[in-house]
Amino acid sequence: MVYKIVMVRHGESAWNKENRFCGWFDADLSENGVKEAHAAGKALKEAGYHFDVAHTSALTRAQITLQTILEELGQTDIPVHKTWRLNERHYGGLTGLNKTETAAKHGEAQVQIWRRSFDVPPPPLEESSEFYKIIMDDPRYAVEPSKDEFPLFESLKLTIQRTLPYWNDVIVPQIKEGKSILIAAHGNSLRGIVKHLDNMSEDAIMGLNLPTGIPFVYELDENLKPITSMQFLGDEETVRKAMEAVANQGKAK
Ligand SMILES: O=C(O)[C@@H](CO)OP(=O)(O)O
Repeated sequence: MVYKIVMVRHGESAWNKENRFCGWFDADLSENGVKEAHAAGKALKEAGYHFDVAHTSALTRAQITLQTILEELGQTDIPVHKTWRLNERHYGGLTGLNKTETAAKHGEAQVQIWRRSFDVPPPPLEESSEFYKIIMDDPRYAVEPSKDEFPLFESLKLTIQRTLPYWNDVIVPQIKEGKSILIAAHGNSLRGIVKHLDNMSEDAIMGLNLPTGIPFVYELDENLKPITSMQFLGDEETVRKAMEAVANQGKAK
């Protein structure tokens, strides 16, 4: 083994709890999500992790998860880089909608396509949406993304197109310098990185649902090819159930 990198999806958010499409809406962590972030930090501490640098998105739920983990580790003094490129995929016109209600209205198959297909995007966020200005005028995006890059919707494919340059240009050089790295991000931005690392097919990535708040580790060789993929710091049964729960969020019930 040459390199090791740890990633974690943020703890449960208030909108995960309400089962709403969230995307770029800046939902807070739920009470349970805060607990998950503490548990993630404790698990990493118990496993003896020490990080040199951390990366997170522009969104509060990922930043608070990271902060909580670093507090548990006693490592709040490491450099933390925040970037929109690690944001959740932009859920466009689905932002704010309840996933169960959307499945009841449009069918589970359509919701599954919107949630997990590789390249079918959700409908765009319309100017008339109550979330349009909240997201577009958010001062955290004052510098970037540029007007041209600012999405109104994203498929997983489009998400990968803006996440991978950050992985390649910023994270990979740090990995090669031997830095110990923690990434706290989102279900779909991390699915993009996982797809890239494991060279997963468009079909295979559709079946992957990442649980909230459970860190996972990659061990990479000198060419950054995985020696071990996605090893969760949690027992298998808990992880399996948490993944299944995420998959089931799109059911009509
Ligand atoms: O709503 C979202 O932004 C994401 C993650 O919470 O949902 P999904 O799992 O449906 O891609």
